[in-house]
Amino acid sequence: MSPLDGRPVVTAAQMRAAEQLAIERGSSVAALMDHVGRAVAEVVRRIGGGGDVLVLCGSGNNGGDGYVAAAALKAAGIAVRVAASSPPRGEAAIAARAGWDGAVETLADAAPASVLVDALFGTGLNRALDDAVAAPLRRLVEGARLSVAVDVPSGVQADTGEVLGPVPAMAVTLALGAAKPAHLLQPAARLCGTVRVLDIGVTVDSDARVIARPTWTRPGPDSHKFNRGMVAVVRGRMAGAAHLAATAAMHAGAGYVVLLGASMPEAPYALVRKPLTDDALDDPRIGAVVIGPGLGRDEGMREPLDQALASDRPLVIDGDALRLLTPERIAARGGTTILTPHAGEFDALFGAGDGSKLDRARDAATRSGAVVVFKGPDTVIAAPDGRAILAGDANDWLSTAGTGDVLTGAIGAALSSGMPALDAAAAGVWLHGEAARRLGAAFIADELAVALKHARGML
Ligand SMILES: NC(=O)C1=CN([C@@H]2O[C@H](COP(=O)(O)OP(=O)(O)OC[C@H]3O[C@@H](n4cnc5c(N)ncnc54)[C@H](OP(=O)(O)O)[C@@H]3O)[C@@H](O)[C@H]2O)[C@@H](O)CC1
Ligand SMILES: [K+]
Repeated sequence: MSPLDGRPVVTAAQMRAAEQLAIERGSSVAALMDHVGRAVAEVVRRIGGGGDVLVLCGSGNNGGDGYVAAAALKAAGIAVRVAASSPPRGEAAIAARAGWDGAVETLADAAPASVLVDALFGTGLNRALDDAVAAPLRRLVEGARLSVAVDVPSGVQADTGEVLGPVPAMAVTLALGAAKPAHLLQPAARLCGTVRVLDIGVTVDSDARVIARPTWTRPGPDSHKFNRGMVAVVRGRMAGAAHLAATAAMHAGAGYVVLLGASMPEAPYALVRKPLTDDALDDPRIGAVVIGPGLGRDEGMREPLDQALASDRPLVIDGDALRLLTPERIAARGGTTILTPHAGEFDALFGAGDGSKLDRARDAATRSGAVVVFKGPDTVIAAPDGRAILAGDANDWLSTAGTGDVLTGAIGAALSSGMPALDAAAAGVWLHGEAARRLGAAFIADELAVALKHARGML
């Protein structure tokens, strides 16, 4: 059982393909199910505190895992009961059911136990839970001291993170073999509780991963202000937003931050202020140009945006600037570009779509040729080559003005340090999330920008 950080994220189809490969190499569905069920039982035994257990089993292989787990718990001396939504159907699940020598209660009649194991539906869920399942599931989860979902909470669509019906929140979810998008994407992720990956003896790989603590070198004896990273932030109509991004870049560890479009010195004096002259972005030491926070959407702001797009410097584009662009225009730019849209900006730029957030972010990255940070309560970072990084579990208190500007600045700092664009975007998202986690509640964006330094200090 291990934390999600850095682990592959796979769809149901990818998981089935990995399972198939394991079978071709000599394993079988029954063997995998046996492995899974025993591993689930071991975790439940460890975290269940010796309490009695009720295992809910569905008709598919998720239910099969449940029967094996129940038998293993019973063999370990735990008081365990089983209730099923309907009889098992597949060969392996039928065999697993046969391995359970106790009674099988109906969901409607089952009494709660102190530990509930939800093995009703996993990656095979194909429609919303009906009332005959949803109502007892809720009752039994509410009546339990601890609820543990096998693979995903039943009612959650594993690939998209959609929640099909009124699904109760679980305390723990044991992701089998690898994380699925639903463990990171909202609204499903919120229902998973603590997610841990359970090794099931199947090798999985994916071009999508869970965000992990970044590798971001500390200054050394050879460091100076320019080689630590120089960030140029373009100021627009709302000076405060660009100021927040610049402050964030400084506290994320950039060596030199210049605010372009301002000339009067004012605190903080470490922030260099210069006018946005025609050659302001020509300085080859600039490692990242940040444009968009508080830029303004009026025609007058097209000029600085054109200047930024025309420069060959790596670019981070956020906020208002995203409203003045098209994916084709960004793709035509060529050089390194990172876009940081929230849902509204994303829809305006790429169009509203009905795919999963992961699919939409990937599609946007392909179309724009940019790394796309599709931010929100869950954040998907996608690169044009198909790689993706998912970050879930954001602090809800981030939903306040200016925190997006802080993220843009943090990404700018990472990019200016010379990291590849996807890594820089992930490093900024990680730093931002960690700073928010440390601040707790009711913080403001100014504090978040400063708190980046504490998160940076951990690296
Ligand atoms: N991959 C691996 O390596 C391994 C995977 N394993 C496990 O297999 C799981 C996937 O198993 P799975 O494909 O059998 O699907 P699963 O989620 O059990 O449900 C499908 C059944 O439910 C039904 N059904 C669907 N929705 C419904 C609804 N709303 N309400 C009512 N019924 C509904 C549907 O039947 P239908 O009615 O559509 O004919 C079908 O019978 C995976 O999550 C993991 O736990 C391990 O055992 C071994 C290693
Ligand atoms: K489940």
